[in-house]
Amino acid sequence: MTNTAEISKQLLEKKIVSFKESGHYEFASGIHSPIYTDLRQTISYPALRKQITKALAKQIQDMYPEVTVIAGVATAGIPQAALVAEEMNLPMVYVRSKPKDHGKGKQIEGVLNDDDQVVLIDDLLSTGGSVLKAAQAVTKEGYQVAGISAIFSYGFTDLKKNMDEAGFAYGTILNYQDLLSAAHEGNWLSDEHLESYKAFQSDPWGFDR
Ligand SMILES: O=P(O)(O)OC[C@H]1O[C@H](OP(=O)(O)OP(=O)(O)O)[C@H](O)[C@@H]1O
Ligand SMILES: O=C(O)c1cc(=O)[nH]c(=O)[nH]1
Repeated sequence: MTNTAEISKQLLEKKIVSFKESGHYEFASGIHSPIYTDLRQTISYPALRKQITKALAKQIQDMYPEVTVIAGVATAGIPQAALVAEEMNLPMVYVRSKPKDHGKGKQIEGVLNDDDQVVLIDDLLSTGGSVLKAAQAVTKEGYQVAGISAIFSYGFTDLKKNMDEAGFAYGTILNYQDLLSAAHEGNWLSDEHLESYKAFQSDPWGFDR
């Protein structure tokens, strides 16, 4: 089994990925979804988080060899970024969703230098709205973004469109297709349900129940 197939299996076994047979989960973007991937839970499993950290570090080395700083996107991206920064022996910062309204009023916490090449890490990309806000906060302060890395994405058309428009490179270690296949093979999803979860990817805004 490949490392990423093993990670998908673990996410299913540990119910980090959950399927809702009635009603929906609400995403940050407002999308109603029959599936929720709670990658915040991965930090509670040392062996799993190590596999994820190594896969993210490899992706970053392959895609963005110029990286000098790892940036976590608040909040779920922060522990993932800390683990990767430690693994790659790189400095780390994190980006708040908005500037702090007291203290020093900062949105980016930690130290950035003029010639830094920042790689942003979020746990998950849906529409990309959260990570793009963070990436734009970095560029607005005059720093370079080398790219974006995350554990998982649903592969929505909106994500590609939003990233292409903003001009940032991005990658994930797991994709929705592979996750659904693993769920189907492991009997977490029946044939009948598999089709509706595939349809959700093609038209996420159209899903409602
Ligand atoms: O690509 P998007 O459409 O923006 O959705 C993905 C974002 O949503 C989740 O964060 P959430 O807003 O739930 O906050 P948290 O990180 O503080 O848990 C997740 O951690 C991503 O940051
Ligand atoms: O889009 C989101 O808000 C979202 C989806 C998901 O599956 N998991 C998560 O943490 N956030």
